[in-house]
Amino acid sequence: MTTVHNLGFPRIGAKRELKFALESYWKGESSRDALKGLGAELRKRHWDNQAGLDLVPVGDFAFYDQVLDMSFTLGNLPERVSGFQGDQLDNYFRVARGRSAQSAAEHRSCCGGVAAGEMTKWFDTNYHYIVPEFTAATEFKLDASRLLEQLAEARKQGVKAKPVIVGPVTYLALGKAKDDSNKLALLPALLVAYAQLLNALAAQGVEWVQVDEPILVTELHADWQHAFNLAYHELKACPVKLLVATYFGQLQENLYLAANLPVAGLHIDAINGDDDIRPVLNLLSGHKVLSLGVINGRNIWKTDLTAVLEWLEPLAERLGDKLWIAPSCSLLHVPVDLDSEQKLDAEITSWLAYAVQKLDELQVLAQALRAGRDSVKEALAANQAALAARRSSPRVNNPAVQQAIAEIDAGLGARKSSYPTRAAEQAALLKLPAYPTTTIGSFPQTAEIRHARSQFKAGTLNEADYKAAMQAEIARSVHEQEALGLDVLVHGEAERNDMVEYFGEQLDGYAFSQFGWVQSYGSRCVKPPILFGDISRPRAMTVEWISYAQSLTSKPMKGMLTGPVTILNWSFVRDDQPRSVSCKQLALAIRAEVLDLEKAGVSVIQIDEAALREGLPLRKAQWKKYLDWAVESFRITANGVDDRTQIHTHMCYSEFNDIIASIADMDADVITIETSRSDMELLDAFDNFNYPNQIGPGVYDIHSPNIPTQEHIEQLMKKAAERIPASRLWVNPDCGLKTRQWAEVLPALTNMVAAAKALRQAA
Ligand SMILES: Nc1nc2c(c(=O)[nH]1)N[C@@H](CNc1ccc(C(=O)N[C@@H](CCC(=O)N[C@@H](CCC(=O)N[C@@H](CCC(=O)O)C(=O)O)C(=O)O)C(=O)O)cc1)CN2
Ligand code: MET
Ligand SMILES: [Zn+2]
Repeated sequence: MTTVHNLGFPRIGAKRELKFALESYWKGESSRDALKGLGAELRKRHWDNQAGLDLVPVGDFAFYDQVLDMSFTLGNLPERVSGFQGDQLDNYFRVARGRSAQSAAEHRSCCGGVAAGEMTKWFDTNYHYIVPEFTAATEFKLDASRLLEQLAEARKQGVKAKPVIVGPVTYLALGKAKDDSNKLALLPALLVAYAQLLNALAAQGVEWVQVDEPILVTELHADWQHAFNLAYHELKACPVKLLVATYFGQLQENLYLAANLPVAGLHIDAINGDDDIRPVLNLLSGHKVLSLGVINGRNIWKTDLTAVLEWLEPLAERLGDKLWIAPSCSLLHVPVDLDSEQKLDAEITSWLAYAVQKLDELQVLAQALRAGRDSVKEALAANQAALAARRSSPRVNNPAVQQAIAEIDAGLGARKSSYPTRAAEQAALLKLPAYPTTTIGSFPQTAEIRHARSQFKAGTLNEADYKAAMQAEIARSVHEQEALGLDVLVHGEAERNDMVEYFGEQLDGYAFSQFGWVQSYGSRCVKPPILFGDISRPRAMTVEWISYAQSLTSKPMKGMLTGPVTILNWSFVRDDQPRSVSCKQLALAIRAEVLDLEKAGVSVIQIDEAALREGLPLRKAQWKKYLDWAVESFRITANGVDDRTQIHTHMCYSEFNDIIASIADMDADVITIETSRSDMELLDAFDNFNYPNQIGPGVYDIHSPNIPTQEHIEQLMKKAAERIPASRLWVNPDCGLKTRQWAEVLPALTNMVAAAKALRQAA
């Protein structure tokens, strides 16, 4: 009989209960016990949601991040927090969020400020984890209490528990050696802690442990492949069965390695890695469990259950009780429950499945495998009907858009003149000083702004009053920027809930949900809009707001747009056409907005491509294809403008070495990037490539509440000028300021502007 299980459940809560509880605790408005109680309540509710599965994940809950949980379990804390005397949970948040010296002083805490742990993307998702830190001196010391407590909790509730942990090789591979030592040297010590952990679980009578090793779907160096063998031969002695879980892609050349690890089972992603299934069947020895991820854990569409059964039934026949089925990956990356939605269009709702519904689908499949398709006849018929309706819906297909895509030619993506000609014309028009200063777009999204928007959406604030409230915020940011003496201003993005969702809400072919929240990091969530049909732009989306902002100042006002690749990568996208086609449709829509802004007299337009790099496939072999259509989409969006219009783009990451040629190919007049934390060393990529256009290397980290000093900013810019000619440098923060407070933003930007003025004088 097929076993049905789940790899992980979203923890934020259907109504983002965890987010609100965390933020209230951090603000000192509620107690630690209240927060812990809410955690227990969420775990209980989520296990209830998974009732009916044969095995339910335990340990997938985290107050901030599952990788950080693993660091605490392994006793691998950064040196800077090791002296902390207070509560363990508070120390956990110190690693996650850092603590400013100022706030430490205000709270009379024993220690000064601590830097937050670095955050980075979890594989190719929009989820961010806290990077484990290693040095040659790192020691591990098991603290299994979190897992053991949650295990006991689950059992009390009658849950058939399967503890979930990040596997040792993935944990090591994702961490960072702070002293450039070889991380792999730590493997033996790490394995001791893992073995203790597995033994502790075994002592509680645990049968199966899920060990997540998604690093197996990436290209692995020989020593890392070797590390896998070493690790699992070492852990073989522990008296628990290990299910090594891989997801997000194909195992390919690592398939032999994965299939031959001395463990009891292997989970593979049968959505993104379906080419692996046939070879794995031949490689996997008969006593091992093969878990297939047959429901997509990365999107919100209903699964074609009949199509899955077509290929799954023969496998079930062949594998018998060695076949397990599950979602492709943890359901962390999808929203919780479709039944929460009250306003989503009924037709579109009928095409969707969130986490709870995906588990229902899994149960239908299991039932069909166990008792035949007839036993779930109605469910299968309803599923077929929904899919057929989606396929033929006139709302999905728009012939005019398809026609426009067919007519795209190379001319569409080319500027009229080359960069030097444009730069001269733009300089004559804009008359900017050396080291021009600007910001990346957003100013603080205050509680008042969010409250006004939530009232507007609820219908308790009318449109005119909402508009007036947002205009007042825009006016406030324009005045602050003028007072600060910035050179190129922004309107501040007050009217935007999110840089992607805002555009999704206004484009045809998109639906947006009320409760489709997905955790991005810690308490921060995003609500990816749902791209379901051909995309078009019924009307201008930003022109009125930008024109209003421009009317308040004689300084240049940057028009602010999100680019097609980023909109695509941060949306739930269609599974019925290639991503590249959806991207080009978005490109044409945003291009029209660019041209409307230009027509309205906006002479600087920024097109954010914050997610261009993270869209890179996990395997390098597929990079070129992606970069080709991504860059073409950007060019189509940006390059229809006149030579005098200055195009900016922004990317909030810094590792450009691999993709610098594509970045140059985008041909933006100015690119602003994140560099402050790397001490400008990441500009080397631009330097080595002789990147020809202008660059604004970020001079301060917006993730931190710390205020950068003028001196530090000057120093960074001097380092930048060693790499890029000063005449092509801008001065700006690393990214937008929406998560900061005005009290932090004003002194930081004051110092930034002062630094730019000092640099001009010195020049
Ligand atoms: N899509 C996307 N992906 C991204 C980023 C990004 O900006 N967008 N940035 C990086 C990740 N960084 C992030 C930084 C901040 C937030 C963030 O602040 N998210 C907000 C939600 C933003 C939002 O949609 N806000 C809405 C809803 C606000 C809200 O929660 N309102 C309350 C009501 C408040 C009230 O009445 O007072 C409610 O609905 O209950 C709005 O402004 O309209 C949050 O979690 O709090 C998310 C990701 C990478 N990936
Ligand atoms: N314009 C956007 C902002 O400032 C760019 C953010 S990139 C995540 O918020
Ligand atoms: Zn950014």
